[in-house]
Amino acid sequence: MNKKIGFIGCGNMGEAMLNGIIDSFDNSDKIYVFEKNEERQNELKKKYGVNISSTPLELVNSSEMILVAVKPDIFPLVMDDIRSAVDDTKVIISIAAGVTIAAIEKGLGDNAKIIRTMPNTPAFVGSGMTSMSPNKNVTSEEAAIAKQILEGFGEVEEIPETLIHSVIGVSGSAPAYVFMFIEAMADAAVLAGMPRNKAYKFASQAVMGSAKMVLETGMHPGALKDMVCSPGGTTIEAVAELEKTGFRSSVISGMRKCMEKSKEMSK
Ligand SMILES: NC(=O)C1=CN([C@@H]2O[C@H](COP(=O)(O)OP(=O)(O)OC[C@H]3O[C@@H](n4cnc5c(N)ncnc54)[C@H](OP(=O)(O)O)[C@@H]3O)[C@@H](O)[C@H]2O)C=CC1
Ligand SMILES: O=C(O)[C@@H]1CCC=N1
Repeated sequence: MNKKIGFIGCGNMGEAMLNGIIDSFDNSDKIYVFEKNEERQNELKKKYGVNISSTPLELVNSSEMILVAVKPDIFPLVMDDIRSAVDDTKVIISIAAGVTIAAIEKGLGDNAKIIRTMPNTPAFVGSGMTSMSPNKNVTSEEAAIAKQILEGFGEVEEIPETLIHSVIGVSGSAPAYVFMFIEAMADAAVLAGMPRNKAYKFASQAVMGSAKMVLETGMHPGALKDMVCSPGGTTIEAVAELEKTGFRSSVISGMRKCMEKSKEMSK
């Protein structure tokens, strides 16, 4: 990758992407970071060897592809800061929930090249899932370069912007519920006497292996579930109890709340 990439804001999600991306670069000289907090900037410089920009404007002047990874309420302030430096040589990649392409075009101008994305924190270990939706000004070459950058930390799918709420529910926010599931499984194993560190390993490997089976076999998750349920065995006992306590409807209700919030934030 020979493009210069800038990160405006590098908190939980920004660092997950930076950590995932850093190996796909020949050297960290091509990566620029602007963070509000000086201590945080120094920490990132020390940890990743990236360049530190002193203002968002300076960062945009130094970079070609700019990832904006600040919270949605800070996004308008950042747009005010960088507007004068955004021209047709810059591509702005937003990861902010609830900030629409239309809102960014309004903030940066109708000609701005914008890609709205939704990554997730497993980017930190190179196993992210990211959606991307370019606006009308982004060329297919620029979209391909952006995709290559995002693939530095996992899988990428181009989607129409209208699907962003589903993406937030099913992958952007999803690691939180998967971590809760792992935590609950480990608690149950501890309850039955397993040491906690072992319980996290067994639970996490079971989740990872199951996900891999769905992805690699292409089989329906229900059919894979059936393969685990020996007649009259242990698994069907757990499945019956989980159905009784509304496991699936609980997941669907939780995700519905998540997607409703995403829609509300987009207004
Ligand atoms: N966390 C996640 O799993 C995901 C988050 N996102 C999106 O990513 C964005 C960031 O979220 P997240 O990483 O969780 O939040 P964080 O608060 O962890 O990160 C935001 C960072 O931006 C810094 N910051 C604040 N103001 C500015 C500014 N004016 N210029 C530069 N940096 C600034 C913050 O510093 P300080 O803390 O000092 O204010 C912080 O370090 C959000 O828009 C969110 O919707 C998208 C997908 C997944
Ligand atoms: O909780 C949030 O709003 C962000 C967006 C997706 C994941 N975290």
